Amino acid sequence: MFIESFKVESPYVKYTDNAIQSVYNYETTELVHENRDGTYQWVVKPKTVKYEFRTDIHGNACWMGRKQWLNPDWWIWVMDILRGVSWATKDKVQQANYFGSLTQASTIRVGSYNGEEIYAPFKSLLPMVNPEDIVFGGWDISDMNLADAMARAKVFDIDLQKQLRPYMESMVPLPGIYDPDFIAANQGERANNVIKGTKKEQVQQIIKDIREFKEKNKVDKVVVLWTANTERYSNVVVGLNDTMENLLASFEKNESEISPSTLYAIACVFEDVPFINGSPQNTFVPGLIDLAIQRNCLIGGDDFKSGQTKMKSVLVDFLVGAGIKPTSIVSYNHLGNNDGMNLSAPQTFRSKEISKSNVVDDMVSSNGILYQPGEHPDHVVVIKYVPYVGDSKRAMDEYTSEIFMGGKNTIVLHNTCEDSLLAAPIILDLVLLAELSTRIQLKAEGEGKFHSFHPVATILSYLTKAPLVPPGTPVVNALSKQRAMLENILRACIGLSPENNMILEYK
Ligand SMILES: NC(=O)c1ccc[n+]([C@@H]2O[C@H](COP(=O)([O-])OP(=O)(O)OC[C@H]3O[C@@H](n4cnc5c(N)ncnc54)[C@H](O)[C@@H]3O)[C@@H](O)[C@H]2O)c1
Ligand SMILES: O=P([O-])([O-])O[C@@H]1[C@@H](O)[C@H](O)[C@@H](O)[C@H](O)[C@@H]1O
Repeated sequence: MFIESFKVESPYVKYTDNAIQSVYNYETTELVHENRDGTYQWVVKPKTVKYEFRTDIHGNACWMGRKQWLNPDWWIWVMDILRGVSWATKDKVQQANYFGSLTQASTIRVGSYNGEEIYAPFKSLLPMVNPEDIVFGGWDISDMNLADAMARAKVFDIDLQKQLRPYMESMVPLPGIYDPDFIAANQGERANNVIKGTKKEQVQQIIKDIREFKEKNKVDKVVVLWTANTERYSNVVVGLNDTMENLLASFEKNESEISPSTLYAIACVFEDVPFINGSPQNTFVPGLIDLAIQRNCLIGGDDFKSGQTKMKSVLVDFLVGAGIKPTSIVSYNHLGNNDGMNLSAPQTFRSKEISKSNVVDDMVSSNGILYQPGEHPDHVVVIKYVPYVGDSKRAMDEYTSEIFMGGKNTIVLHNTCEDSLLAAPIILDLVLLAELSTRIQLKAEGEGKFHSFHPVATILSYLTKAPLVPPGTPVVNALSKQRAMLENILRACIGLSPENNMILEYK
């Protein structure tokens, strides 16, 4: 059964005009490796830590993104236009929807009622910004208006394009920061809308753009999300970008090895604007992470987990969790959109290869019965540019595993899907969840003051291929764990225990 909304009634939860406050007992385990009678033993001690959460319920956000066809000139409520739109396809009259968005189109289990499981929208857990209230704007190194860009992208059905064209024709992105050294040479032709000057002047321009956007739209929050081209990796060099001080000094000196995406991120951190990286490159060089931590500004990334990698983080989790040993994973895909063209250069492809390759590490290292220390399945990632297929990404995967008594199990997947239509709802979720995360404060027992989450937003990791985590903390790639982490944190904010699936009531 499905319910639209619910309210928690508990001595541990208080709803006020401004906030939801909860007291939450975090049940965890502490591990101790100690010498007992001459031998080292692992001792596990259950532990309860009392937390208090306070969620500000006023969300008034906007987003400046750069998705080619979601990349309007300033000041437009894109989702508002889409709401209620329908268009004819050869199969049916299609309504606009949010399918593929965790926050807008998925549900959570609330409990059981008369023997039936009750579900509610994910977004009913905590007050989130309504996508229809988001104001979009953005930068692009190409000045193509959004209607023409939409036509060139060949993603939306023609009937839908015709309806959107009048709104989008006048939308032209602001000039962007362009450095041909960081993206493929084949992108050079598009770069006719660029900010001139030194790196410092470019950052100053981005800051000015953000301020004007805020002022003009009367919004109190801006979230910036990088969905521009994949860049090559920046070299991380001691003295150049390894610490906040060195990065800022290099920036003052106009050092060439600071990528455009890092420059946008610097501007955002200076402005206390959350910055999310939807691409695979190392925008967040150590000096930038340091800067974000020092200024307590949310950063999150990297690389949208949209298709093949999402499947991988489900399938390998299932196999390893079932005691089956994946020994070879070969992932191939081809696509013909501009992203595919940019990735046809070795340096940009390398960024994507890194991001797509590390995704099974946590699952493999979780099972010391199947894998010896340091042992890893063969894992190959190939991407080819095939213009004819356009945005229709083809992904082919072969998973070979060892099963009982030396048997071999080979699974082959073939997926065909519009690349952009997988990514767009993820973009929306990243923005909504980043904004929400800035409204949550917490304190553990013994901590005097409420504080925000760590500025490196691991709460977003469900949506990214290579989750950015604070230095020295574990990376979780398994999709079910990532979703459970996010859902359970939001549940804690309203005083609900984690979803444990025990359903003891019926045992
Ligand atoms: N399924 C997906 O679509 C998916 C999944 C994961 C990651 N990504 C990543 O998202 C990014 C965008 O993908 P896409 O398909 O929209 O690419 P795209 O090439 O269609 O669009 C990128 C846009 O960014 C612009 N651009 C390039 N450099 C810029 C800069 N420095 N400043 C401002 N604008 C700039 C380009 O002109 C272009 O319009 C890529 O890095 C891609 O790898 C996409
Ligand atoms: O999310 P996913 O399907 O694993 O990965 C995708 C790649 O396979 C594809 O080649 C690329 O163009 C997309 O931007 C995305 O990164």
